[in-house]
Amino acid sequence: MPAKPASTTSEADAAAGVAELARAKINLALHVVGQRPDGYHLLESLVTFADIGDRLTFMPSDRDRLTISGPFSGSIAPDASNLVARARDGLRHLLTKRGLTASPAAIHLEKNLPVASGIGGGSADAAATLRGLLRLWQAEAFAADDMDALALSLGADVPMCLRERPALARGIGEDLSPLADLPALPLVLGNPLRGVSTPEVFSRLRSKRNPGMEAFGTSDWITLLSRLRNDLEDPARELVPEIGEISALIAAQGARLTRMSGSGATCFGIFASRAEAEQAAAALRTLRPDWYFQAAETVTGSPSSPLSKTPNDVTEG
Ligand SMILES: C[C@](O)(CO)[C@H](O)COP(=O)(O)OP(=O)(O)OC[C@H]1O[C@@H](n2ccc(N)nc2=O)[C@H](O)[C@@H]1O
Ligand SMILES: Nc1ncnc2c1ncn2[C@@H]1O[C@H](COP(=O)(O)OP(=O)(O)OP(=O)(O)O)[C@@H](O)[C@H]1O
Repeated sequence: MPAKPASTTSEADAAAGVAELARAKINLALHVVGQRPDGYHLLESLVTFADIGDRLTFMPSDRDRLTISGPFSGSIAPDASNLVARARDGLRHLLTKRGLTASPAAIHLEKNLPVASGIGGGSADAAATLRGLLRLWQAEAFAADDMDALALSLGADVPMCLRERPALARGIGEDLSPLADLPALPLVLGNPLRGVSTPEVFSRLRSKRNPGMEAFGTSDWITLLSRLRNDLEDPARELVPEIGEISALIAAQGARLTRMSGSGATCFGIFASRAEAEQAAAALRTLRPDWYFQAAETVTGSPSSPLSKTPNDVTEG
């Protein structure tokens, strides 16, 4: 049985295919505050999402297909291990158990984000696949309650990537409190194009029980952020010493604050304006053409902001 009966605009959209932006995730701060018996670490992390990312399209097809293009397509395979395929298969399993149809789909992934770089590319792709296929299969209303559990089964970052809104993440990253007040932050992202293994960075942590985040006001986010940390930065620097250099290069362009995101190696710098961030990224690309530098701006938490209306629902004609 199809997931939605009447002929509607969304049905027409679904037949034509849908598109999703898988936004880069930025850990503005990441405190490791404990460890669960299963080895996963307990975190307190301020996360937000950029207006740049991977792009995915979903079309009805005679059989499942996954194709990949884009600057970083060479770093991942379009096979069953890809988080896009794992998200598709997990969602189909959930829907078919309920007697719903989850017909074959041709998915195309434009891989714009460096892989294994601490900005959650794979997690964002998995989340975008869940959102996109729910729309293609017109099953949003049927699966909403189960999406968080499915997302978490794909990775600790996937529930936050499903929402793509600023949040304080606790637990292993799945316990999310929205941060409606976080403003749009102009950024430069920089990566030395050396992949980092997340488990390896966690395993090099010297202390697994570090101070959490104090209660914070929201008047001056730069001051607040400057008091916070990324506890994974020191262990990541042991693996990729270029992190220090990237951070220093971004700071030298006038960033108000620089830090590493996630398990690295991507570092971000917060700039006063989008124009300054663009200028800095261009200068950095000239200095180090072999590294990745990208200007971006983060989304806001407010549903009435223009950014929150545009993100995920471009429909392809
Ligand atoms: C570092 C962060 O990116 C911060 O947002 C995330 O915590 C990692 O999220 P992710 O890549 O979606 O993580 P998963 O794919 O679930 O886990 C990869 C590996 O990272 C380690 N891991 C991850 C999350 C967490 N809270 N504690 C951990 O120790 C575990 O060794 C795990 O096997
Ligand atoms: N679609 C995908 N995009 C990127 N990586 C993928 C994808 N599918 C599977 N992977 C695998 O997932 C691993 C982590 O890649 P990803 O780019 O998500 O890391 P990350 O940016 O460090 O994530 P995080 O910030 O969540 O730790 C890589 O080793 C990669 O081989």
